[in-house]
Amino acid sequence: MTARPTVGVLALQGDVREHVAALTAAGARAVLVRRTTELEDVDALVLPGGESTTIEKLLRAFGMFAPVQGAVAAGMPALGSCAGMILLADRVLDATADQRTLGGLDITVRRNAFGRQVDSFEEDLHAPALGAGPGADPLHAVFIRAPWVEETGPDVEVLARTVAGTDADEHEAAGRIVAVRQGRLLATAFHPEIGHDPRVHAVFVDMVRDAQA
Ligand SMILES: NC(=O)CC[C@H](N)C(=O)O
Repeated sequence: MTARPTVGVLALQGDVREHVAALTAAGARAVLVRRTTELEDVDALVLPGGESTTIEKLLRAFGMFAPVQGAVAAGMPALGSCAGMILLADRVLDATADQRTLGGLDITVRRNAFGRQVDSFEEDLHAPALGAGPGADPLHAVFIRAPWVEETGPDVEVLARTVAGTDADEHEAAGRIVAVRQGRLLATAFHPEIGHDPRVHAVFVDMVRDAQA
C-alpha cells in the first residue's frame, strides 16, 4: 500500500486551487496552510505561483516567514512553482529593493526573465526526471512572467531546460534552466499545476513518501 501524504499548499496568494487539484490527482491529501499552526499538520508544503513579493509580505504580516523558512531548513519537502521557485531560491536577480526569500535552493534566479521577451508562453519540455523522458509525452509547460535559473550550486540537479525559446528572442530564452531539485526541494519556473498533467506533482509526492520512509 502506498502512503497518502498530507501536503499543505501555502494559501496566502496565488494559484492555490490548481495545486490542490494537481496534488489530489497525484495521490496526496491536499490541505490549505494559512497560519503557522497549520504547518504542524502537513508532511510537505507547496509554494504556489503568484507574486513572490506579495507572498513574502503576507508571510511576514502573518508571522509565518521564519516558521516556514525553519520548516524548509529542517527538511520539510517543498515544491515551488514560478513565484514559489523564487521564494525557495537563495539568490534573486532583478529583485525589488527589499525582497528577501525563504531560501534553501542553492540557485540564482532572475525574476521576470522571459518577460523581457514576452510575458507568457507555452512549451513542450523533455524532462526524464519529471516523467517526460523518451517514449513519454513531453511536459506541456506554461510560463507566466516566469523566472529562469542562472546559476546552480554543486548539489542542484537540473531537471529541465527551455528548448526553442520565444519568438521575440529565440536565442536568449533557449536552453534556460527551468526545473531543479536539491534534496527535498523541487522547483519549476513554469506552472505544472496548470493543464491537468499531474506528473510533476507525482514526482513531488514520491519525494514526500521517500522523506517519510
Ligand atoms: N507566475 C508567477 O508566479 C510569476 C512570478 C512573478 N513574476 C514573481 O516575481 O513573483
